[in-house]
Amino acid sequence: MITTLTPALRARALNKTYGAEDAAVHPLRDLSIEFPAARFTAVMGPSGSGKSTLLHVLAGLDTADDGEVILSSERGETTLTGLNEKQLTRVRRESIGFIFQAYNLVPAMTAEENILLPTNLGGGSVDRTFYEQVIDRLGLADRLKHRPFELSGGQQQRVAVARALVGRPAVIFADEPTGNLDQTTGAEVLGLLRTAVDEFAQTVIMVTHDANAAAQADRTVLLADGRVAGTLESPTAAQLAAALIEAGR
Ligand SMILES: Nc1ncnc2c1ncn2[C@@H]1O[C@H](COP(=O)(O)OP(=O)(O)OP(=O)(O)O)[C@@H](O)[C@H]1O
Repeated sequence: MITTLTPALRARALNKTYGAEDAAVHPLRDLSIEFPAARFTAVMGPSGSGKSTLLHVLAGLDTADDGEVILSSERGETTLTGLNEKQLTRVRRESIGFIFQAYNLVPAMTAEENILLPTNLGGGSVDRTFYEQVIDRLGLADRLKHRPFELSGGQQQRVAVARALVGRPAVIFADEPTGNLDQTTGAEVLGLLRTAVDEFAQTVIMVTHDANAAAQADRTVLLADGRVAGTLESPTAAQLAAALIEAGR
């Protein structure tokens, strides 16, 4: 059984370097971290501190030079580092949801088809009541037949959020999920991520620059220069803002 004490995801000694010698950049430096199951963790840090790189490596979308990423879910324990592309695709489809800045919607499909795509590909079925709740709270009911090019940036973002949520994957990764949204819709998205954690025991890992958004999470991990600079449990937005300034020094 997966309990909140079990880490949903753990990474050990991740290193990643771009370039060589004087031009070398180290977005991950011997970074080890655990993300508890059924908790909402925010990842913050100065620009260039390695947040997006870490998220991509944890999600199996990018590889580290060395180190290990282990995913634990009801399906068991999987070491992502070491899987081939086909195996990784399967794990991502079954266990991981993505809300990324580039929404990666399929242009030829309607909003509804995009939202249901991961579930359909995985051969699963959607809980209609939950689906309708998500659509309603994201204000997408009258946009379901539209294709991405007929939607605003914010609406495309909401479609990507719905797509990540409806199949109830074990872990949801979100990279600046409120970045393009007005305050009200941003609050709805954060509320849905909380619902995913509180009601459906999903694990959410969210990169954000917004201290108010991070304050909605259970805990915040601070990155600085490719390393974990600290972890704050239930911080306020003011505490986060102060910690960020400190991490940037
Ligand atoms: N494909 C790449 N090639 C070379 N350098 C890269 C590449 N991707 C990222 N980097 C560098 O790695 C470092 C970390 O980048 P990353 O995007 O992970 O930071 P971040 O904390 O998410 O930044 P931001 O808050 O600005 O989005 C940066 O210095 C960046 O320029």
